[in-house]
Amino acid sequence: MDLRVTDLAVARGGIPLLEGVSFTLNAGEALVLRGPNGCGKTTLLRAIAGLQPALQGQITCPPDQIAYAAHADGIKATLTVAENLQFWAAIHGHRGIDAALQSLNLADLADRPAQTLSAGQKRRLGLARLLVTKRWLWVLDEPTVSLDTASVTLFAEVIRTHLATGGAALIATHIDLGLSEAARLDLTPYKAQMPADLGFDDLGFDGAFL
Ligand SMILES: Nc1ncnc2c1ncn2[C@@H]1O[C@H](COP(=O)(O)OP(=O)(O)OP(=O)(O)O)[C@@H](O)[C@H]1O
Repeated sequence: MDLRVTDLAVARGGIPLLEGVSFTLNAGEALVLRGPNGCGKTTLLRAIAGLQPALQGQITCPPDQIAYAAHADGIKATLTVAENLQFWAAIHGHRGIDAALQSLNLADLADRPAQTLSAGQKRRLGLARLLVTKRWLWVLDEPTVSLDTASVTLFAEVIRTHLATGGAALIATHIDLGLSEAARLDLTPYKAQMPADLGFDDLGFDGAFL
């Protein structure tokens, strides 16, 4: 199994952001996407996860092979931690959440309503969801937001285990996860050229407020 992205171009809000992005991700590999705020990392991940169309290019991995962890945790506030994981496992046709609880250090919080968790605990729950989907490719958008140092290290180990068992991970992050084995792709050189007739000289404005 692999993800092959070929000559991908993406836009958001009608503005072209990235073009000519190509890479391959094989089983057992991680790729970290870098680039300044607003360059289009989230947009690229959304396109790969099948949440929005690409302007052009090919993506080989079907969305049903992908577990996408977005900025929002997608937690159901009134369910407990265990019930949230059971819900997600059932949606993906699986049972058993113990490994996910243990891996993200959530066992002691299993019976707590999710709405009572701290931000970092919620984030760990959102990331534990990845494990119960049993999907091959994890697409992770700033997965470590709200995590303390120990939890970042813990999550890096979770990713490592996923890779060691034939999974793959595509990660947009501004911080160093400590995954020295991961490849890196800086998206800065793939910034889309603005069509001349829009009158922009950058992603900013060209005097529209004057
Ligand atoms: N819903 C939206 N409608 C219109 N434009 C949007 C929308 N969401 C994001 N954008 C714009 O699209 C551009 C790319 O956003 P995106 O979130 O993909 O960047 P990013 O590289 O992930 O940024 P960051 O590092 O800040 O997370 C930005 O200029 C942003 O303002």
